[in-house]
Amino acid sequence: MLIALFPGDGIGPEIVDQAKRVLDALAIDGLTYEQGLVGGAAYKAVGHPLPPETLELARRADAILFGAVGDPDCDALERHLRPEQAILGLRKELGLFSNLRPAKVFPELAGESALKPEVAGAIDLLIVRETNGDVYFGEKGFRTTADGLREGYDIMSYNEAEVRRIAHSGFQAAQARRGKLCSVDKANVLETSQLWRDVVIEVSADYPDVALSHMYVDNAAMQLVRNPGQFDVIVTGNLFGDILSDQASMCVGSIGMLASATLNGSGQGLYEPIHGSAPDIAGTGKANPLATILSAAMMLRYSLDLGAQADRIEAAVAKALANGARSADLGGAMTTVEMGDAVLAVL
Ligand SMILES: NC(=O)C1=CN([C@@H]2O[C@H](COP(=O)(O)OP(=O)(O)OC[C@H]3O[C@@H](n4cnc5c(N)ncnc54)[C@H](O)[C@@H]3O)[C@@H](O)[C@H]2O)C=CC1
Ligand SMILES: CC(C)CC(=O)C(=O)O
Ligand SMILES: [Mg+2]
Repeated sequence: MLIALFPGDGIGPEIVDQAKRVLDALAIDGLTYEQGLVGGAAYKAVGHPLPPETLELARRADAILFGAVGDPDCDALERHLRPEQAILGLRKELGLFSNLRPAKVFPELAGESALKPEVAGAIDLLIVRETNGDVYFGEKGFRTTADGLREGYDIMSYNEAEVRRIAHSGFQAAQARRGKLCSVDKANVLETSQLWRDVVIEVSADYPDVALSHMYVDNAAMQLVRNPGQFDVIVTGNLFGDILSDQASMCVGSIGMLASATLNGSGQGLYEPIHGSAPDIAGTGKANPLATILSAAMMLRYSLDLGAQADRIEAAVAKALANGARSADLGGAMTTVEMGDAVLAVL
């Protein structure tokens, strides 16, 4: 089984190194690794954020472990050359449309949440975010209005097939959890969202055992802080899911804690923390590697059918936290490598 390692930019290499140490410690038979260039690192080395060799490796791999992309040096490049195109391109080219972002409080971290501990303690939710469509992939550009003003535009759209397949992901995830699905949209204003809602309702006929509700995204942002314990599975589009998952991360303690899996239905998947390349702390040893280590656990479970090994990693992370392992984002002083050491010590 081949794992493609794409560390990327900023803290990406630092956190992927720690996840790789944990995977190595499991000594799983038959796992092989190949590393590829993505993001600003790839642009600087070969002139493109997602070079053909990287894409070819991604297609060949059983799973991809991804760090993060994004480099302030590249922010003025033309859009198609920016580091972020690497993750957007991988999701699109491999048809990775179903991005699962679980958010659950580790009891020891309830005090690190931006919410009251008793509110945070109730969080156990999964955001199912569509990642092949929406405004991120629509026609975009700059133009000049009739009265000479510069105007930027990005077209938001979803077709019914795109909504149907992510709706199925949401319902199936809910069936495997507590049987509740909340579809988040902005159907009071957007036609894209009206279609989304109509199609989700159609698909619900196949899942009579799942309790479906709908919520506008502005209310969802508020409810996520007011009473996050009400949510089981949230299914939503690319943009809303991106925003709500960063918000959910602070509800459970830190953006450095949230892992993700992005699946295409073939068994192949891309696994990455939900955060970015954190250029503000890159190279300082302050990055929390736990989201990436937990993403490696999701990889073992979803793409490699190694659930018991995934359980081992998750239990070790919980134990390390119970033993007091804390990086700066969790109110402590441990470095990225020391956090990795703490997990390895109890694996
Ligand atoms: N999937 C990806 O590769 C993503 C890439 N990005 C890119 O990352 C770059 C930075 O974006 P930002 O908006 O600053 O988001 P970010 O998620 O990189 O950082 C936001 C804040 O959270 C902190 N943070 C993030 N991960 C952390 C970790 N593991 N441990 C401790 N603190 C952590 C950062 O230090 C920063 O203060 C941009 O170029 C952006 O486009 C952003 C999100 C996802
Ligand atoms: C380049 C962005 C779309 C990445 C991001 O913010 C995310 O996937 O969460
Ligand atoms: Mg994001």
